[in-house]
Amino acid sequence: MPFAPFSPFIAPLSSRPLLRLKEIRAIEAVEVPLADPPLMERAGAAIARSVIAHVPPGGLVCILCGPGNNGGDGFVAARRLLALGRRAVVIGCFDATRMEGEAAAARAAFLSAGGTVLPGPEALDERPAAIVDALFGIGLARPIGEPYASWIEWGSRQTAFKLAVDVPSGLDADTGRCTGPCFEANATLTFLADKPGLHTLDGPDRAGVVMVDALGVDASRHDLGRGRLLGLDAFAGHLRPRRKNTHKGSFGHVLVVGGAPRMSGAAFLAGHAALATGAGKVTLCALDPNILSFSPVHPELMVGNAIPERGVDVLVVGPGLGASAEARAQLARLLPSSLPLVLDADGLNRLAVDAELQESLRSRSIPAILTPHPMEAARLLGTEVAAVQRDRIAAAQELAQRYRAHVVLKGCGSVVADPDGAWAINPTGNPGMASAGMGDVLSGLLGALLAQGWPVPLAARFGPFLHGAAADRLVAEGIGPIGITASETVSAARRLLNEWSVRA
Ligand SMILES: NC(=O)C1=CN([C@@H]2O[C@H](COP(=O)(O)OP(=O)(O)OC[C@H]3O[C@@H](n4cnc5c(N)ncnc54)[C@H](O)[C@@H]3O)[C@@H](O)[C@H]2O)[C@@H](O)CC1
Ligand SMILES: [K+]
Repeated sequence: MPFAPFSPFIAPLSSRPLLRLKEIRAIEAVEVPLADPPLMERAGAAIARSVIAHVPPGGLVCILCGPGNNGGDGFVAARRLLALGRRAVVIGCFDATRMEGEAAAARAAFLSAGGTVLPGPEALDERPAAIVDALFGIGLARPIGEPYASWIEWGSRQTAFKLAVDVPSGLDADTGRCTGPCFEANATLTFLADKPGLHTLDGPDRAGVVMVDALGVDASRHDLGRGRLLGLDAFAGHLRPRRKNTHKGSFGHVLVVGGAPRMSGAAFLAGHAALATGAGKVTLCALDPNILSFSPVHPELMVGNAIPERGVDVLVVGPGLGASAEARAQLARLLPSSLPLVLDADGLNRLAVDAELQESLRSRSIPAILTPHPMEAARLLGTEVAAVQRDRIAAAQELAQRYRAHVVLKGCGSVVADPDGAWAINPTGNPGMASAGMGDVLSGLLGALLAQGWPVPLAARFGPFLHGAAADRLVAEGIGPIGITASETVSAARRLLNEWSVRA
């Protein structure tokens, strides 16, 4: 059994733009004709540098080259590696007469430099130390067939350093979807700017560590679109140490509404998460008439069956709310309120089937935060889960516009979308979060941020960022990903929040 040391925990520090295909293509259209040296030359040099940094001299580098410019990048890298005294071969069996422009020139230059192109992995007579996947990048136009499919499968299986060029072949750079065979890399070196598909859905499993090389292009001179990959720097302005001269009223009063019979745990989890991440006071209004009047585990939570007449600052509605007429009545009463609102779970399911509630959500003076998982998102959009997952960013944006709300579409690479069209992907979190109660914790945490005065769009981003980072911290400590519980993420989130707030 290989020894897997626990890695130290470092949350992603810097946020950066995420560009979809149309924005990348627009940059290429302007920059490719201007660039000297050409961008493909720069890309090849960057790949060669990355390989050299990861592979000891003497190891064979096997570069899988496709028929387009992604393959061209691979040929340049192969030529440069040879020039640097490294051992590199290309695998590529396409008809060279059909290669065009720069890619064809890159292939010719590699051959002139004495390079070898093999027709398939079976022609190798030793195990490569590195595989570079330069088959398809952002020009992938259809599911991948033979021989490339077999090469991808073979390359992904190797115990070598596996580097994907721009995008793992087979992965959709916009959506993170694999429609067929897809390379599984340890690292992806992506060019010009980062791409959303590397960070959501299948992207994180396929891309490994993502490194961005701008190829010397100042992308900020172009339209960068409205997407960001979240990093801690995005929140620095709000992560401050607390002033000494404060009282519990300074940090807001969160009301959690939910906890129908047999579902009170969800409301307790949300309430505890809100308290532990800084809300001044938390009251649970449970629909279960037999709920205990206090929680023996968390006696600081105020528990009852009534909504307080006054003094509440933030509403968290939905954890364990159920589908009863009373649940509907609570929603009808609370949605029009002018308080910041987080709506989750049964609150969303009820909303999905009730046009009147939808209208009152849309008309709110402060847009709510909705936190659907893909199934809830599908209900809200009147579609199938598969349609949501086909393009998570588009689905989150459509929800945000349709419901005039900030949307956190949960899942691998949670997508946050605002009603004005801005969006972000959260890079934190791990499969340990695929367990019961995590959604309730996120709702409570969002409630706490709102109660402490975070602006709604920023809270919608920091909530999933903090929650995912808490789970990542647990994994780094050797707790998880298997078996992380929602309650454990609450304590880890509290520790991180305090660390980050002191340092800021
Ligand atoms: N335009 C440029 O000058 C630059 C391009 N760059 C690289 O070029 C890539 C984009 O190049 P391209 O637009 O040529 O696209 P790709 O090289 O990603 O793929 C396009 C080629 O693959 C074929 N193809 C697409 N899907 C296929 C499939 N499923 N099965 C078989 N063949 C398929 C197309 O017919 C075309 O020949 C980027 O990902 C990046 O790696 C970088 O070098 C930066 C500069
Ligand atoms: K690739």
